[in-house]
Amino acid sequence: MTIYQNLIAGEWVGSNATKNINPSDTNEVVGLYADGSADDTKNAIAAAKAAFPAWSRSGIWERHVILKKAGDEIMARKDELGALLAREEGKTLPEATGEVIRASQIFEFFAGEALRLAGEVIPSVRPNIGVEITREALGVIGIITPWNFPIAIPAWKIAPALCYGNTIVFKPAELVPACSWAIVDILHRAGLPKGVLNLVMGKGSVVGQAMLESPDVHGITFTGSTGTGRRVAAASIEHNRKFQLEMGGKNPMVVLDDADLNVAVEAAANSGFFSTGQRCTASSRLIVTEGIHDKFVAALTDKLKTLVVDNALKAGTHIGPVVDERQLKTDTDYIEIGKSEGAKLAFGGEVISRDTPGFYLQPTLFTEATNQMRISREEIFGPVVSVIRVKDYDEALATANDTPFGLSAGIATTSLKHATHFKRNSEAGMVMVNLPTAGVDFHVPFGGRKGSSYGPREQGKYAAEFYTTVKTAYTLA
Ligand SMILES: NC(=O)C1=CN([C@@H]2O[C@H](COP(=O)(O)OP(=O)(O)OC[C@H]3O[C@@H](n4cnc5c(N)ncnc54)[C@H](OP(=O)(O)O)[C@@H]3O)[C@@H](O)[C@H]2O)C=CC1
Ligand SMILES: O=C(O)CCC(=O)C(=O)O
Repeated sequence: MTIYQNLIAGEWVGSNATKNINPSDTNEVVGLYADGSADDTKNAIAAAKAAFPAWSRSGIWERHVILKKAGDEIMARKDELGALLAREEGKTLPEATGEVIRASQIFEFFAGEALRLAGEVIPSVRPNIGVEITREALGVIGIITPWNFPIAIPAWKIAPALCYGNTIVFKPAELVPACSWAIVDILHRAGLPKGVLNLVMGKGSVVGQAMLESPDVHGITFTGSTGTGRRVAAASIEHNRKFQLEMGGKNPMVVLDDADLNVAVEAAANSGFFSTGQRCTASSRLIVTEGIHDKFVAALTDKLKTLVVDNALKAGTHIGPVVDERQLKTDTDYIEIGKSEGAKLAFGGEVISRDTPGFYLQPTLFTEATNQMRISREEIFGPVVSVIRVKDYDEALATANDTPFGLSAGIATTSLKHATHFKRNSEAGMVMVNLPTAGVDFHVPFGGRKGSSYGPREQGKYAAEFYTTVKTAYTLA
């Protein structure tokens, strides 16, 4: 089998490899991907540092053309890359193809942003002095990505980093290197100069750690667990480095008595169970007022009975497998915790087998949960959702906000008053009304509050805040 190698200083290198296994069919090896070392990482950082002066001063048209070419090729290969993504991560084919399209759109968006770079010229408070405010590239950006969005998250970190003139050392999650390799290959062939984008696949404890320890990495953008996020933060403070963290969520979805039942059930099923619940924006707390509670639980349970859990590549599959054995164990451990805490298992809860050996778990719904239970407080990151019964809107809002996290939050209601109040008072970075808590646009800010996020927002034009540093220049006329 060919080894898909790391890209360091414009050369494909590496002979040690790890197997990329398909979670829908563990007999299938998706490919062999390089297992980078700390030395590879140091070489990649040195290459990115050397490439920075020229790339940060490169013309915006060159950046536009490369980003546009990448976006076009990703879109042209959406079916092939969608299948690759579904094979390595376990999202269903339609979900995976949708994610590839999203990655293409992100490259298109930042191709456009490259042509819209601008500063400000304003008068000084002193006579005969002009003031210019410009944004400059930060330097070498370390990109560390998780396994749950193998192409969209790399895209939304790589595209702005390049757009604003930074160079990159990119470490994808070891579980899903294939889509990352594919977009790096596409950008390399699109004409990026040597060393501007370096790919070091390998273990977080080796490659990621070497990035954290380097004084030559000027910014780190990270998506993943809270624990690793804290390590990124501590190491970055040590090096006086800018950092941006997107971590977990325990996103609430409030369902009020006046909700349209169909809208509420569709939004809850999508939020909690699609993409196998493996989204940081997934809703795992359904906070439901008394008047609609029983009807809602019955209708959601009926909906869950119709959802097909199977091989991600099979037509008709609604929920693919859990990403790997370790995450499956986390999910089933939490199911046991939920039972022992006294929540009622209303649906699912079983690991199931299918024609191909994979990590298949039934969508699992707990009812009679309280907001103090561990299943309601800790991120599970699987298709496991609890319903919390509340008296009225005020209690629903208080329960929704009673969490260490603050990424997204949703409400299902036909009341303009409650929708408006919830938008204003929800302690989350993203609020959805009559929509799933997950599945966001690619051109607007993404991020949260409290334990979910740290640093400037990702995506859209707000991305400039992280990937650039502001300079104020004064000139005597
Ligand atoms: N907010 C989100 O979008 C996500 C949240 N999670 C949460 O995290 C839990 C665990 O997932 P997991 O994949 O283990 O998350 P991690 O935080 O371990 O992984 C995220 C990324 O960080 C890397 N990493 C791991 N250790 C280090 C380190 N010491 N220094 C630098 N980088 C490192 C990983 O490498 P590698 O894995 O390749 O070794 C991966 O690329 C999930 O169950 C879920 O709760 C997970 C994914 C996404
Ligand atoms: O909900 C989305 O569209 C994005 C979710 C996400 O970025 C994540 O789970 O890490």
